[in-house]
Amino acid sequence: KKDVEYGQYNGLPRQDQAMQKWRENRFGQFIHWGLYAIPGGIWEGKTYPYASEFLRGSAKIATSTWDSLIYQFDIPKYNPKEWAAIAKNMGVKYVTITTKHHEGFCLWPSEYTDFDIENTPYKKDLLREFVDAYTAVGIDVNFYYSVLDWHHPDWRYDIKSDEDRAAFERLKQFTKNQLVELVTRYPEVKGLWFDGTWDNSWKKSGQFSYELEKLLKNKRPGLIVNSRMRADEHGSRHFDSNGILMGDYESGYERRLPNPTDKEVLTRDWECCMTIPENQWGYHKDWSISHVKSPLELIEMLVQCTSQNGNFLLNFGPMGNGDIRPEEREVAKEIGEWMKVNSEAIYGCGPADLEKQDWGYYTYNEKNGKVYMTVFNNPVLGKYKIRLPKSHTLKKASLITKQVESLEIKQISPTDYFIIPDKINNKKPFVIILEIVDRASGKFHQKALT
Ligand SMILES: COc1ccc([C@H]2[C@H](O)[C@H](O)[C@H](C)N2C)cc1
Repeated sequence: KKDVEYGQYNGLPRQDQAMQKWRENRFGQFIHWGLYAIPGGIWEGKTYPYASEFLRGSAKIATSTWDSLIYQFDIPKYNPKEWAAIAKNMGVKYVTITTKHHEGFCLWPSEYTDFDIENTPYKKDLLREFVDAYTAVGIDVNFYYSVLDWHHPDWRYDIKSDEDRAAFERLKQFTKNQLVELVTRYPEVKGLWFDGTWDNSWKKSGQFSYELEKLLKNKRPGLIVNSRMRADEHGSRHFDSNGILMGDYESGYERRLPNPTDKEVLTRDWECCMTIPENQWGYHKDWSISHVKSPLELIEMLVQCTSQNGNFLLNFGPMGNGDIRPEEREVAKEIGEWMKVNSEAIYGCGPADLEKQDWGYYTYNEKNGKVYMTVFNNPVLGKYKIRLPKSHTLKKASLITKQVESLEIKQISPTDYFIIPDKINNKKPFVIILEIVDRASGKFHQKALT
């Protein structure tokens, strides 16, 4: 055991109101928007397949050239009220927007840099308009903030000299100033999603990140920060040197999900952030260069995350002119249609603590005691298998939608049941609501007390 002074300082999982709301939200929209949306992965007529927000590096563009994109950021199509309506219709309960990505361009008028929205043709406080539009439709707002800042002269990848140390101290002060500015100017903000914290310079700043977390939470009680913000004084990230999670939830699942039967993740809060193309966070003009995930693939990821106590943050990359691309509008519409009917299996739900079966995923709402089966895979057998602890019995199975007609329950052993639909004709994933009763108490399914 190592002695860790600058690791986790509050007990997890947090059970305060703000964190309970974060957990119940389950489904969020990520928004990556910055100067990178203007070239959209194409530079001087050449398409660069790597993530478009890294085009500056991929196309080896001089910083001064890249930074002059600021004069083209006039965003004539920017319509935050429409963005908020699209998000609302999709069924997200929270949004996380890049206030500043690695390029260093700030979407808000920061007093600590000129490389911000004030010095674009748009001029206005785009972030204020965004926060107001999403808050007005009841969507919680979080800010993504990249500590790594390619524009700032004091960024250092490592601390190798007194000059590095002096420079990085100035960068840390700048970072603290900007974050205090963000949580002060936009007090509605619910959480901070830190990124750009993998370099040695930050890994050597564990005490600073610890004190920064405390400072920001004092300024904004209830504030939620991701594990990516933190390093401990030994340079261990996300989890401290004793394996204790730092921040308030684990944010290591980037474009990947845990194994569906992984029970270890059930013990903590976590979030998976996901791109619709294979790997584009910022807008890329050409989506033909990789697989683009279908709404059904994305719905399955959302349900899997919920089944394992995780949140699902689906990314949108608005265009350089401020419009939302047609493919993303279509994804939002189709997911929204599914959520309109089936969100009872997502909002306020978590793991059911039942043995996973091949037809799909269980989720559970401890407020109403209901267990939800979301079916993605129709069994050749034509029957859905359920396995319960001997102490419980399956009392009722009902449908949210008539995608199968009636359901019959057949107990085939002390623990196993078949749910038998009269015929399976579902074209979409559908939900069966189970009422599972503890034989002794007669009460609805309670999570295993073990
Ligand atoms: C390969 O190293 C990476 C990959 C992705 C990232 C950034 C993406 O630009 C996006 O913001 C994602 C959430 N973040 C981890 C940073 C470094």
